[in-house]
Amino acid sequence: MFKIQTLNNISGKGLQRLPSESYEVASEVDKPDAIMLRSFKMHDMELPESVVAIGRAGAGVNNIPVDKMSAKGVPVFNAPGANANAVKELVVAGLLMAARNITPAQQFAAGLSGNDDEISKAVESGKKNFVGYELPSKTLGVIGLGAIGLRVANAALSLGMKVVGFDPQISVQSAWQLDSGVEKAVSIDQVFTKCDAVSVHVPLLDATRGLVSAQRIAMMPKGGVIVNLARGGICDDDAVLSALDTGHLHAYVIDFPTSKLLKHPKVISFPHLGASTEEAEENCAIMVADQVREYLEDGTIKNSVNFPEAFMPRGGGGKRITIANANVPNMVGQISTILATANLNIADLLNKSRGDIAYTIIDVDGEVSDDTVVSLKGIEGVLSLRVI
Ligand SMILES: NC(=O)C1=CN([C@@H]2O[C@H](COP(=O)(O)OP(=O)(O)OC[C@H]3O[C@@H](n4cnc5c(N)ncnc54)[C@H](O)[C@@H]3O)[C@@H](O)[C@H]2O)C=CC1
Ligand SMILES: O=C(O)C(=O)COP(=O)(O)O
Repeated sequence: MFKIQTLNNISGKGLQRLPSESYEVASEVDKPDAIMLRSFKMHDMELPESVVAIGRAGAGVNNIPVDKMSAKGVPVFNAPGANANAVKELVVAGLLMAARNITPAQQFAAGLSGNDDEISKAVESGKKNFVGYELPSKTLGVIGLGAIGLRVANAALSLGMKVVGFDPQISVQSAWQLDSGVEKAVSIDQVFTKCDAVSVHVPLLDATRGLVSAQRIAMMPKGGVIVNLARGGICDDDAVLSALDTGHLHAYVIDFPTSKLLKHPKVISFPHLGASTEEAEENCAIMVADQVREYLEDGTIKNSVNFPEAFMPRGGGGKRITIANANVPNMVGQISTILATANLNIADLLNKSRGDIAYTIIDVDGEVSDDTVVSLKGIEGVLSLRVI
């Protein structure tokens, strides 16, 4: 029986992928094998020693101490692209809300009173205060052309906007999917210089913290819009607020409001709603439940943010040993020597690496004794080991 602890609400469609005969899934579990979560902040959490995998039913992993997990040999899985369409749609909504002054206009309409004739008169005289602009007259800058950014860029083009994109590490897959009409900027500064609206779709990292700065906002034409559905911290909120006050910026669309931002009439705040659609929640939960299950049952790795991809079909009737270790020379040599000493024949072996971590799957003909496990764990550099 595998035990999974959930730290957030995970869509039932995903949890159904974990059959109840072999999985116990609950928010309170003693000695869980794996953790599934969404935005729960794990940084201050005491991680049970029993945990061998973390599944983030979403894209961003800044709420998870990934480096700490790597040091323990614990893979962290996420669900790349599974909620990208949901976020893209909310970005489009935000761009339109800003362009057509929808929030103040809606508040004005909702606040009207009187009989129908009076309301009609107030509507016709009041609407001049909410005159907006159309999207094709504007250029959108998209910073980060991953699963979300590329969809935002393509959608904006199809709405008639000009689009400038920037992502020096764009993946081959994203490059294939990006509309050729998206102009490629040579620097982030160029995006701000050229664009009336800028939408950020990068992870929160040291390198992206404060990326939307006072200097860069100043490079934008007057009346600009910033959209941040990525993470709080990527924009310098104080700089944004002062640019809203001077009228240099027209609106700030944010999915991570703070007390300061909430009070400002030109801030369009959402309650971290980007991925909150039934479809996205299901997609993320299914993807991550499948990945965690495959890891628990077979030790295979798909869509981990800290481990290499590793797939080896299971053959024969023996045991599978999986080992995460420091990516240094002679690890496989030491492992095979111990297996040979234990008279265990290696039926199949896969060794993959990513950065500082190497991961080895070994199918052996026969049982693995406790002594062999102790010897393997004793190799300097071994971070974690499982016999499945
Ligand atoms: N509001 C919400 O509910 C959601 C927010 N997000 C946020 O959006 C972020 C992006 O999500 P995805 O597009 O799915 O991730 P992704 O990993 O597919 O794309 C991120 C892209 O950013 C690029 N990038 C990284 N640093 C950069 C930099 N300094 N300048 C330009 N490009 C840079 C990468 O090369 C990559 O192509 C997530 O990390 C998360 O923080 C994601 C999903 C939902
Ligand atoms: O996938 C992401 O990065 C998100 O921000 C979505 O967060 P959530 O799963 O809705 O708590």
